[in-house]
Amino acid sequence: MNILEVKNLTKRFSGLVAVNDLSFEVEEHSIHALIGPNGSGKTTTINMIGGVFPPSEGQILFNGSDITKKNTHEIARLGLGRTFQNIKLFNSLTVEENLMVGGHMSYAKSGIVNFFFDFRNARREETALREETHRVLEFMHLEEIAKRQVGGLPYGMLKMVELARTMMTNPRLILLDEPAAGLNPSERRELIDILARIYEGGVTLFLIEHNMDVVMNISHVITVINFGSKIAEGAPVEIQNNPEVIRAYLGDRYNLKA
Ligand SMILES: Nc1ncnc2c1ncn2[C@@H]1O[C@H](COP(=O)(O)OP(=O)(O)OP(=O)(O)O)[C@@H](O)[C@H]1O
Repeated sequence: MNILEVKNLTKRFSGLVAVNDLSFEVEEHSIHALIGPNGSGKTTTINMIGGVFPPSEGQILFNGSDITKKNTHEIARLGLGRTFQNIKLFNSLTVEENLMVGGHMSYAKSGIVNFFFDFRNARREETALREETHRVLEFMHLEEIAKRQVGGLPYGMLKMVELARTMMTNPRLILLDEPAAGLNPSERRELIDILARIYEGGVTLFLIEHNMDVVMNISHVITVINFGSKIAEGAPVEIQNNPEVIRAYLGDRYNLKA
């Protein structure tokens, strides 16, 4: 079953066609990468899927429902999580508090009015939120820094905290925008390990990534775009040997026949 279907997506910014009639499907419980040269339309594509802005043309289905015109909050509530190229965390809050804010959307259903009129219900939700926060902190190996203020943390850790916060919304699909960018080799290994564990937990992952070691290591399917259009799609070994992909993006480094 496809958890995500992107159909004939086009995005124009004034005169520029950033994404051009792009179609692809993401199978449920897979790791799917979108790669391509700088400026080829990857971020624009992920922004349309996540509801940052609507496409000029085309349709996006998530779990069979049309999400083409939904905003970021509506899409997140349906179970589509997201991390950003520029990390978006609350610097003055601790790691634990950032996760609780992230989870608040899916857990605190009683709202502020009910909080006063149905204190017991609000207490139950608060307890569930705390339990989930601890479960995610443990899963992501972040318990040791739970009480640290986010503002003082190194970049690699911030990326892990951002991913943990996304996990708090209990997503079925996570869109990852360059998860390995700025990480050192040991942080990259840790990232590969954590993404594999998230996938094994039943979550589908869709990532944009320039680090080909990461992409080739974890992806089941890779879609390649150039100038906003799809030029290839397949398993890593097929992509590494595709002459058009080598010419447009990979160069010879990843050509197994080279
Ligand atoms: N808000 C915008 N207004 C105008 N042009 C834009 C806007 N966002 C992106 N573009 C243009 O659309 C094209 C695709 O950009 P996009 O950021 O999607 O590419 P990308 O593949 O993500 O690149 P990179 O790998 O460098 O992040 C580029 O030519 C870019 O300059």
